[in-house]
Amino acid sequence: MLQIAQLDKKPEIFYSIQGEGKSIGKPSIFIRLSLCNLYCFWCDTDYTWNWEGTNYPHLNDKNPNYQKFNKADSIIKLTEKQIIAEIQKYNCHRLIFTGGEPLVQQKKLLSLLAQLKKQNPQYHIEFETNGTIIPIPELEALTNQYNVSLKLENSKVRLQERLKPKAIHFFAQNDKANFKFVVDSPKDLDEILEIIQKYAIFHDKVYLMPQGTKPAILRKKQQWLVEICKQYQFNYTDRLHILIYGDKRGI
Ligand SMILES: Nc1nc2[nH]cc(C(=O)O)c2c(=O)[nH]1
Ligand code: SF4
Ligand SMILES: [Mg+2]
Repeated sequence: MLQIAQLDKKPEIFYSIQGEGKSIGKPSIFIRLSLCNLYCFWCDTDYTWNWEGTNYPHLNDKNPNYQKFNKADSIIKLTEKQIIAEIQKYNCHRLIFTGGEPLVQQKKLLSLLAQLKKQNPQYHIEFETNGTIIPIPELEALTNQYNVSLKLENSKVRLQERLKPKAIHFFAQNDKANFKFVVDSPKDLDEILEIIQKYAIFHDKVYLMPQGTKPAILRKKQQWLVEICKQYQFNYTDRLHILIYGDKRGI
């Protein structure tokens, strides 16, 4: 059984376009797994980890209507067979496993991925990961792309938890990995430069993305972020699904 994020009593498995990063614009099926090993301040999928009774601060705490999530109500447990049936509703070969942090459940994902690839070797399997967990060899063999989003100080996650040197080395040396940084303000640049120098990550593998869940905020941050990308030859990535569909789930 895999723990999938629950949206209106249904699993959050949906067909959209990849809204961020290297594969932006490509039609893709998203499988949103619940659970995360971090607790980013601005996380836009906090319904996968910010459970009632925990004391992690969140950007939305200032909103009087914001409440932490009931864990049981936020998760739906599905068998591999049920997940395959959801995926097969759509005529698409690009699968994006996201979360939360999907590698928290990597052992349980193995047999699902193996069955999918056996049914159709054309499936392209992408992970959206925070880069703190090293994929096990069996999972690595079934994966086509890692979109690694290392967390910066702006996440308010403790340094020792968000940057795991062995895991970063694994992804830095893996040709299937690219690096997507969530940038909140221009001062985040120093940290990004320090990380990519330390782990010898080429600039053309780096994507800088504005932090925000509202089109107006993204547009404002675009202005200076694009100039930083031009200056350092990083890739700029927007959050296309938000610009197209707005701040919603399942898009
Ligand atoms: N369309 C779309 N693209 C995405 N790329 C990464 C996403 C994520 O939440 O991990 C995401 C998402 O939630 N929707
Ligand atoms: S790692 Fe991703 S899912 Fe986990 S708290 Fe941070 S932004 Fe949210
Ligand atoms: Mg998202």
